[in-house]
Amino acid sequence: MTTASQQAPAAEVAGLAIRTGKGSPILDGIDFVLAPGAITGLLGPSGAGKTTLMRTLVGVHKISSGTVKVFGLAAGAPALRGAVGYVTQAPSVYQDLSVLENVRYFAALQGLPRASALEAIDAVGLSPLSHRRASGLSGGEFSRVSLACALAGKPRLLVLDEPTVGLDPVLRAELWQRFAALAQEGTSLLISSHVMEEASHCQTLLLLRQGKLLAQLTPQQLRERGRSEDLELAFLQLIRDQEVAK
Ligand SMILES: Nc1ncnc2c1ncn2[C@@H]1O[C@H](COP(=O)(O)OP(=O)(O)OP(=O)(O)O)[C@@H](O)[C@H]1O
Repeated sequence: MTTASQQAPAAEVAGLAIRTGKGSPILDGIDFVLAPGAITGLLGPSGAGKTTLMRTLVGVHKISSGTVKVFGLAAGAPALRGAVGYVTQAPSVYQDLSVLENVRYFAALQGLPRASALEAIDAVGLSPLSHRRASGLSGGEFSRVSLACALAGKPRLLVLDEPTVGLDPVLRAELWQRFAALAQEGTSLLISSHVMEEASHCQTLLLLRQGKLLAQLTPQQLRERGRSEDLELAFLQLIRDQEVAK
């Protein structure tokens, strides 16, 4: 049986603005709803406000105005602690600990059993390396340890800041398969990237530019509105069209 909270949107953002006092706001008038159990891509050029928006959703960034709700509760509410996983751009992994020790440590912080660490390591395909020291891992393996740490608590919303940056095409494809499997199991994922090509792996896209949400749409809708099969060209066309419409 599903409860009302399980059916609630993964996130609801209304009228969100973040101002620092100087210059234009970092985020301005952002409104969107994240469907549960879907992969949402957060795309936009460097400095668009992607990290700030993600930090707001996980409740670690103060907002100037508007509301940010996650599973019906104010972002950062104590009751959401186990429900939201966040992987930052810089992997938070201890170099001198093994893969297993790292993930067990994060699991223990949340009061989770050893089995949850093993499951999370398995989910990112690192079981054969579980006793390897993190300092001896490749870049891609290292980022997957960070992902496993976030997965150990089986979060209902997983917020990933540029998880595929610096990875080779094979590893990138492998990670997107893992994200799809998580969404299939009901996890909601918000994944940022500035590589438009990755947008094709997402069900919905949030297109951010200069702190404003240009559009929330599917990859196919972006191709249609941007009049190109190439998502990068389509995004550029969308920007041009909006500049002309101003
Ligand atoms: N605490 C802060 N004070 C002032 N400006 C800030 C602060 N934090 C971020 N900014 C600015 O807000 C803008 C958005 O930053 P943010 O890191 O959210 O962008 P991003 O889209 O994640 O960029 P990238 O893809 O390069 O990581 C940038 O211009 C940044 O310099």
